[in-house]
Amino acid sequence: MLSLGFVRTVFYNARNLRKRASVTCINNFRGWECLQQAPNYLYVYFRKQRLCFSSTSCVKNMEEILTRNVDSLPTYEMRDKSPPPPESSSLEFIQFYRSLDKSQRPEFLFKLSSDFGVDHKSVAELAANVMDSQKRDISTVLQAEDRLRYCLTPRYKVLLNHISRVEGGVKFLVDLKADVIEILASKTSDSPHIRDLNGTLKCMLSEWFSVGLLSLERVTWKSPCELLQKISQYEAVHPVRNWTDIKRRVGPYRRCYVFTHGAMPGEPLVVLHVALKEEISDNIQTIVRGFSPLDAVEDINKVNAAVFYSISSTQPGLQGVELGNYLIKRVVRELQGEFPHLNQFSSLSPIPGFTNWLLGLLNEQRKEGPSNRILSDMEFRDIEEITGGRAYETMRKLLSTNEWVSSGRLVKALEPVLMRLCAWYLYGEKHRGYALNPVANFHLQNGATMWRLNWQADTSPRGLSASCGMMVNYRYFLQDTSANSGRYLKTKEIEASDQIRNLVLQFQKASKL
Ligand SMILES: CC(=O)SCCNC(=O)CCNC(=O)[C@H](O)C(C)(C)COP(=O)(O)OP(=O)(O)OC[C@H]1O[C@@H](n2cnc3c(N)ncnc32)[C@H](O)[C@@H]1OP(=O)(O)O
Repeated sequence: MLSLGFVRTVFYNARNLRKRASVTCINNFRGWECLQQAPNYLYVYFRKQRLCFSSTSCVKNMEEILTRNVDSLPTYEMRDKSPPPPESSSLEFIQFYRSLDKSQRPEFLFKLSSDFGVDHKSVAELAANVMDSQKRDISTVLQAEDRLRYCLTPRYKVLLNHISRVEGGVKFLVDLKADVIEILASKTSDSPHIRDLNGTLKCMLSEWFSVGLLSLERVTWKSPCELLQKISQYEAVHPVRNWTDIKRRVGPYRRCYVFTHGAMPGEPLVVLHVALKEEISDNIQTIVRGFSPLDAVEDINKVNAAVFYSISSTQPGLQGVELGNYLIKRVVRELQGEFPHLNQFSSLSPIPGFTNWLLGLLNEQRKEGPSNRILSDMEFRDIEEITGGRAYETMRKLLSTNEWVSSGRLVKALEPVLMRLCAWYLYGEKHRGYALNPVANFHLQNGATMWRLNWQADTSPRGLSASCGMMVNYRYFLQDTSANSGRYLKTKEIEASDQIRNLVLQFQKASKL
């Protein structure tokens, strides 16, 4: 708890705060007039600026730890010859960081990244040397460029490299990256130094977790119990209810694959669940509820399609390393080896966010009055006649409670409406020009085709609440994925089937978009 004296010091000295030894201003934020207090921290909003303070002892500790453990960047001449710091430095850094309260970590990472990063003065001098060297011979130019390249190495990167070599060090860095992602996503800090730290960590982790260094493992009922337990815990798409559930998901006509890494033994990094079917599934209940006897022998003639029905990354710190994409491509090759005739590969994917997006649209209708962006005149009348209420009001209420599925007439009346709205949500709604829906964006980045929208594909409460029960197949036409991915990433063009395009056209006609 901070003493009243500390609070008084802060308030009455806010103006010349930086000169005061008694408190340390950590970060400036834009914010409203209010006072927040976290353990060891005081957030003061001063002239629309939020100043975050911590008691000096904590800050002193951080500075001592950083000064003692973050070695200076070796000179260019000694870059390959300088002895590594003692392992104790890495262990002390890891231990100190883990001892920090979550609310203290932004400050620590801010200090690490801003005070122990790149020596900007030297960079400027060496950049001038590179410019001067342009008139000289090529070896002089290359030498000057190499010196500059080396000088752009943040000082803390030397420590991070050494940490990666101690036991558990890579896992520590993956978790550190997760903290940095969270700090940036939650806007706890908008420091450019922390963004730079994020980029440095992403480069390091992308190298260490490149597909050549990952091991593909098929999970079966004979796999270690701990691994099966982790698979169940990490399942982020269709929650595993019990051991019987997970036994079915690794049983006949099912495959479960994970990527693992030698530096994080026993830790599945990303998990892919596959159903082997006669044709591409349009319903998830037939996969997670339907199953063969556990001792059934697989009939190869019944395996014509591989349906990816769940893919989950387990390490938030590896976000952006694209493990899911690598795993799907690797599993396709694995299945082609096991079933040479197999040529249909598709996901059966959830559509998180559609229902909420639609409810937002209905709210707009309520405020701006029906501009018929949603219902045709006939649909409007049908819904009012079936429900006995005002169409948009009733739709909003019934969709937010999932009650609409209990009326067969309403389900029939809403099918064309919801199917075309959902097709538009997936194909037309964008975020920075890419698909708004993150799952769509993931598969489209991988080069999949938005292939089929499925009505009543997930009738669980979860499926109804997320996307009014609809699911979508992203089809992997192997010969097209590379070109599709390149086009999507470069021109943001979505590869879609005729079914999807026709539904989008129907939406555009109905909404006069
Ligand atoms: C069969 C299926 O389609 S299941 C549905 C997909 N799985 C899920 O939604 C579970 C939660 N999500 C995850 O586990 C991961 O985000 C994955 C597996 C989808 C992707 O992880 P990675 O392969 O590591 O990819 P990466 O982190 O680089 O993200 C790639 C894209 O995935 C999408 N994505 C990222 N985070 C999420 C998330 N939490 N949920 C869904 N999609 C996400 C984004 O579109 C992202 O693109 P962006 O980085 O340009 O925003």
